[in-house]
Amino acid sequence: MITVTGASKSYGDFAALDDVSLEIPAGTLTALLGPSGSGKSTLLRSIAGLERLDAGTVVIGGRDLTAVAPQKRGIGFVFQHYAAFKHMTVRDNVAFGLSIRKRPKAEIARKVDDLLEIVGLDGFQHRYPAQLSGGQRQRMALARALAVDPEVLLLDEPFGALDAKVRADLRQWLRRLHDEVHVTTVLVTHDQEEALDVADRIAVLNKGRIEQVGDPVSLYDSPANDFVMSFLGSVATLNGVLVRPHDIELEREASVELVPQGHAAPARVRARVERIVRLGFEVRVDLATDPGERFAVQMTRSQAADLDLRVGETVFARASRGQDPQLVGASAAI
Ligand SMILES: Nc1ncnc2c1ncn2[C@@H]1O[C@H](COP(=O)(O)OP(=O)(O)OP(=O)(O)O)[C@@H](O)[C@H]1O
Repeated sequence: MITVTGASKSYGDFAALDDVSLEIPAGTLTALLGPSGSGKSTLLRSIAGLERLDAGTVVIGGRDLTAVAPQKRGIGFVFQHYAAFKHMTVRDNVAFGLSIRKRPKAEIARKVDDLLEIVGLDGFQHRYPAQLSGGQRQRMALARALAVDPEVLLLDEPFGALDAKVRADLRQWLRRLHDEVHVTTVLVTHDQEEALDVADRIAVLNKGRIEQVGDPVSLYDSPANDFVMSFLGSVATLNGVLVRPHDIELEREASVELVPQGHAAPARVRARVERIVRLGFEVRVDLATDPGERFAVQMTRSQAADLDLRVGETVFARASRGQDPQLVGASAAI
């Protein structure tokens, strides 16, 4: 378990971290997610001891490490641009931490072989870093960080410099690696898809503070506020309320619905179909209201086929779930 309590860090009069408290359970893969400048790296570097906090504590596995040097914290760290030793082979790079700890040669050889297999680089041990792809280099960096059996693995946008396809592959790979190795891992990312895809838990940061912590499903389905909702996926504004594009239903007619006494009828918004876009198996319908408010609705191809919408026609949109408690109450009562 990593426990950060009351962490604050300022650069001049700018507060990069403002009284942040966070618990990271042992064995989890936790993502620190937020826009650029929200303080993710500062928090990660503070856990690593690479940044000195103005106030607050960092406790890992029950030990208060706030004043302990980075190399004595039992952490492995991987940066976006990993600085490999260029003159050393992949094997020697991975073995580095074990060699300087003077571990027996046979133990080093066995461990490095195991790690290279885990990260999918067996067969590459005699290459030099310049002879690896960007993705392979980052995997080597992970193997090197894991070699010394860290209590905690800290990853700062480790796939940030790679192209989208390689990134997507590597995050699947990281998830599988984590399921195999189980080391408590903290991943900094500004990519909500990456966080939702790999993490057990996500802490959303904004302006040096934590907005919400939770598992991906609860954050996506029950965001604590508009910032978290917008940051975790696309949103539409319907009658001034934020709604996910696939949580909006379209109807041809403004149907009359049974509403329990004392509840207002759920709001429907009249809108014109501006554009219908096929995105693989999904369909996005772009709409505009009379006052000129634009929003998009996402649906499956079969829903779109059932509706058989035409550009230019008028439809009625309403939130189908979640965002309007009166609406939820009404549908539950029917
Ligand atoms: N050494 C420094 N000196 C001055 N300001 C700094 C320093 N390090 C970070 N900052 C500022 O602190 C804020 C938080 O930086 P941090 O790197 O933690 O953000 P981040 O969320 O990781 O962003 P990014 O995704 O862009 O890396 C930023 O506004 C940054 O400019």
